[in-house]
Amino acid sequence: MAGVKKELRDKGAVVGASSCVRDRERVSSSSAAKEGRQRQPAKQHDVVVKANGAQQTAQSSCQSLDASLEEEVKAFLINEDELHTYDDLTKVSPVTPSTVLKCLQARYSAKVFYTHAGCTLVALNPFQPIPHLYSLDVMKEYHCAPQPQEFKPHIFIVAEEAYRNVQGQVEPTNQSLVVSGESGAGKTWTSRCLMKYYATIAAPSSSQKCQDTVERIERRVLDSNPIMEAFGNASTLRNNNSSRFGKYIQLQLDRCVPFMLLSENSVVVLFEIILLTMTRVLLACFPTHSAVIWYFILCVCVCVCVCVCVRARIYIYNIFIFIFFCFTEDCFQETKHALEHLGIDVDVQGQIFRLQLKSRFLNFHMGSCDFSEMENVILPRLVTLHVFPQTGFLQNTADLLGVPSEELEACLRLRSLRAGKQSVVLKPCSQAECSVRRDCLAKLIYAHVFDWLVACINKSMCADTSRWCNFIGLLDVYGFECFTSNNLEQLCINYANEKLQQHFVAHYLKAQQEDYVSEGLAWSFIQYQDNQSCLDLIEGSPAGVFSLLNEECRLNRPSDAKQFRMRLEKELSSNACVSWDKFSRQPDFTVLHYAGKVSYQIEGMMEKNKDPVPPELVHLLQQSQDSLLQSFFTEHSTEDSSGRGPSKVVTVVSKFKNSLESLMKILHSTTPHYTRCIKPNPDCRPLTFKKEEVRDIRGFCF
Ligand SMILES: Nc1ncnc2c1ncn2[C@@H]1O[C@H](COP(=O)(O)OP(=O)(O)OP(=O)(O)O)[C@@H](O)[C@H]1O
Repeated sequence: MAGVKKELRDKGAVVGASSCVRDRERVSSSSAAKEGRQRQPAKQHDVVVKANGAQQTAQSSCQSLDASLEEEVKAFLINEDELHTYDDLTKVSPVTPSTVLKCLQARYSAKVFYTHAGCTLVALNPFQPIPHLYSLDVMKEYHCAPQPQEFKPHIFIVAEEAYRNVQGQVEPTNQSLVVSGESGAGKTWTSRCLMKYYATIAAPSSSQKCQDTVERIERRVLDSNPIMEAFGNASTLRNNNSSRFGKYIQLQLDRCVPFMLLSENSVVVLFEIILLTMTRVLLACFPTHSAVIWYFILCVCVCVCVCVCVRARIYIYNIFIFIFFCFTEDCFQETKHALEHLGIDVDVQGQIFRLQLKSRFLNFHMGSCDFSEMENVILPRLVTLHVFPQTGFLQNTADLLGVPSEELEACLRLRSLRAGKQSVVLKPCSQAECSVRRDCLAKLIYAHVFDWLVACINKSMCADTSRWCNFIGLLDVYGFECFTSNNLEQLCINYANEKLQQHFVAHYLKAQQEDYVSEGLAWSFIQYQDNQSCLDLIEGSPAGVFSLLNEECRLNRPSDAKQFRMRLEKELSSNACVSWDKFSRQPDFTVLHYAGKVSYQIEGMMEKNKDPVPPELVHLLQQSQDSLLQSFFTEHSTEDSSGRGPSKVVTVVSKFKNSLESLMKILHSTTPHYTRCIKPNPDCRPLTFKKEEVRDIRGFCF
């Protein structure tokens, strides 16, 4: 910030500061015009920023600026050789998409990957190792510098600033490092880099003993990464190691050793799992879209011959996967070592891998069979789509789960209904219901293993709360998503990004206001547009997409997408952030997010939101011969306390909203630092900058 302030002063603070705000308006208005968006009526806010004397009416300012804009852009871009020297995008003049893009491109070509953008750090992904940029010496340089912000932009400046804020006990003392960006932009990499920095600078001196301590600490902090990535990541079309969960990791400070980060007993990694996109992790039909751990396990199963029988099955089903992924043996070993370091003993490790393997098998089996409704047959029949004989599916799955095959079959095909106080009636499920149950079984197991792992990691590292006083939190969260077809997962992810955007804008304007006050500049209030309307549209109650979805799920009737769309249209028509395409073949609705429009398919949304766990499945797993699997479900209640039936459905959006609210509460109580990672090309090619790709990034401003 100080660097920016200095720059403003050098430029002539009043003009520089106000033009910065004007230019931001210009960028957003021009991009809005490009997209043909209808802008929301601006909301009045108390936060600020405009220097006295530079105040003009918005209209006349816009007109005169637009007239000269093209000339200014041309004049700026003429000095091509200088473009890479812009360390801060707010210094670019004028700030337009083309000038900003050109600067980023010039810097990328010059192998400069970090650039400030006011209080945000922009990180361009080089897609190739740049070891000298992250060496121990560089870390020490930034750590020891009296004014690290005067150095070249770097992720270590962000890390160091947060560290010094804690040392200086600047309120709010706790810090949050928010790392955002689209899939493959480098969020996880950046988070790892930040962790490594803290683990390294925790070294109190260079003595061998201290070095050992640091290495141990570093191991403990960093070991959580391969485990979480192995179990929670999946290979997707955009990133072959994509996180399917958001996490907030707290690195805590020891109360007894003031300002000593990561002293040996104080490292706590708390994972706030925001959303594990189960559907992506589990149910993708193409093998490379499945959780990374499967590959490790499969390779090891085949290579190390865990069990002849199991190996044979894997070999038959996954020969191509094996050939393709056998090189991941190293990754498996890394995960295994990480589990050991976290104190998870070999027996439990075996249980985890077996359980994962079972769940994976279930997936393969389940992906290979379906249910068909036959004439004159009351129950939907199991049919095999690919390789597995019908009986093989059932028996194999039952063996893997350690449950009787007849009971498994009954659970998948029959629903038990209470008739009166005592008696239970078995009702055949429809074909669709059978499929939902099948998927649910695999998801249920996977979700429990994942939660259990997070609990294990936290337990292994968690310090006594009386020992720590402050923390630096690290938020690695998925960026804005817009695919050809979007559903509940994208709605949740984009909702989270809207929340973070609101937090960012409020923080940014507050920081500007504080700058003006500290520099004795006069300012007056301006109106600015925020994204509250969009948030109201999604989270509003009773008229909001989430509330209406929940209401629909509570009605417990077969969902009808067309009907639900009509309901949405009726209830939400007054909100300008939603629009309806009357001609679309599938019922959908379009949300005008801060980062652009996204159309969401309604078909399947209600089912995804219910994410029902049939009580029969839980009962079944409670009887499993596998002790770990069984232990996950012993505490599981399937009925409410009154015994009147299934417990209240906690929907996916309710869980997600609650989780996000807890996260926002933490963020609001901390000093935030933003890093925006950018993927410079869609193919993950080293040192390749595609202007079109970067220009189209949704939510670029955050
Ligand atoms: N600064 C960097 N230097 C070298 N390689 C990088 C850097 N940042 C990212 N990468 C590489 O880019 C790829 C994608 O990065 P990463 O997995 O961190 O993306 P992500 O944003 O976390 O994606 P997702 O949201 O899908 O999990 C990885 O192979 C990583 O090694």
